[in-house]
Amino acid sequence: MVTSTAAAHKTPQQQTRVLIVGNYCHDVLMQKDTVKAESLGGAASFISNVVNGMSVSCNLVSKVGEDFKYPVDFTPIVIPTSKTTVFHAYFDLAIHGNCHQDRVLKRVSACDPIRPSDLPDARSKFGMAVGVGGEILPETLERMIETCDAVFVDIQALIRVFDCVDGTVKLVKLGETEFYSLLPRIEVLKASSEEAVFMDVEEVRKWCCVVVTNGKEGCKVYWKDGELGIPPFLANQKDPTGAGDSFLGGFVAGLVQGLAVPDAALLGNLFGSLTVEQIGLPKFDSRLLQRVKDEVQRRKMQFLHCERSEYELEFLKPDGHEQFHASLGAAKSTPPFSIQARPWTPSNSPKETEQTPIPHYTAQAKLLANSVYEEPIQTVEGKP
Ligand SMILES: Nc1ncnc2c1ncn2[C@@H]1O[C@H](COP(=O)(O)OP(=O)(O)O)[C@@H](O)[C@H]1O
Ligand SMILES: O=P([O-])([O-])O[C@@H]1[C@@H](O)[C@H](O)[C@@H](O)[C@H](O)[C@@H]1O
Repeated sequence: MVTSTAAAHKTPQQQTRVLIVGNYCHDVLMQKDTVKAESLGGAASFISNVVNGMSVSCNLVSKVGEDFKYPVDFTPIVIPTSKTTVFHAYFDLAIHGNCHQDRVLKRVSACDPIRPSDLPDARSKFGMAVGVGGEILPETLERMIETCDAVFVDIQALIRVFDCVDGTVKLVKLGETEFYSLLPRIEVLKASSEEAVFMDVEEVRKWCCVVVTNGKEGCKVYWKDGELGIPPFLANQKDPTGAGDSFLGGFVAGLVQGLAVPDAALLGNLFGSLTVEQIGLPKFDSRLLQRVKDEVQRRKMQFLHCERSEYELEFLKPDGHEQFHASLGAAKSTPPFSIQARPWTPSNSPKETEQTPIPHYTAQAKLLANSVYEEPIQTVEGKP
């Protein structure tokens, strides 16, 4: 926990700031039985993309097979006897309406689980248990709790089960999993509104902070004795994949930099909204990132006079929260921070862009359409 005495004995310099634990995967976005896009996926890739973008130091533990096909910033553990985890996301099979399901996910192959022995011995300030394909074991989460000051968990790492015939992702009640008894020892549990119905929020909020994301509505934070809705940012949605992951990346990046929980959740909402505007793993404009970092810095300066322990989360809405929302919104909407996505072709493949590298471009989706919700079209330059 953030307040643990073991944590207090370490100076921040001795610790990795953020430890991300979850497998990279190959994502295939499908519509009407046609492949619309292929991309690097997995919560770990979306989260490290945001955390790196915000210049927060992190480390990542992930497993893949020898078939893993994307260049990444953090070398994964390669398991020769296993294949990389693959998900197919079917957008036309989704059931809209009350249950807010925007896609049906099928796990087509699964890499090995991440075991406690795969984790670094060194302490980390924030640990993120962000599996997508069942790779986080109860003992792995327990080890993270022992070696990290504060552990953030995406509920999808805990409640997913996979149909034994076709791999369709189904959710089970959190209370029926082996992870349930560990909840009092984690800091934050993040769930989408679709996943939140698989837990008793009123019970879980007694033990840890619960953040429920709700697509274009933003998110809501619940803690022991309070709750707060956090407003969204406008977005032109093309693909919802990774929004929740990027939210969690932005949220943790904000907390690591000393923001209060409501302000950090705004940063989460911002990165969620930026992510849905691109297909697959997003590429953030470096000028936009700089503006966001400047706004975060300015926000931190406003609270320099406040005495707050580095190891305590501040839940109450700080003064100037609405202004911070407006500043981030202005940063997002200022031209030329528009969509960077381009169609994938052999001529802009990794090798040929070596002379003029575009950060993260090599891990971008192979774009076969301009939106996973629409009919395929030929070109995908800029916003529609
Ligand atoms: N259409 C959208 N417009 C604006 N923000 C969005 C949109 N979709 C998602 N977001 C942002 O991303 C966050 C996570 O999205 P959500 O769809 O709830 O998660 P998940 O990807 O896990 O289903 C939301 O809380 C919100 O801040
Ligand atoms: O869209 P989201 O729920 O934030 O997260 C997604 C996972 O649900 C999915 O299993 C994975 O294949 C994607 O790459 C992404 O990580």
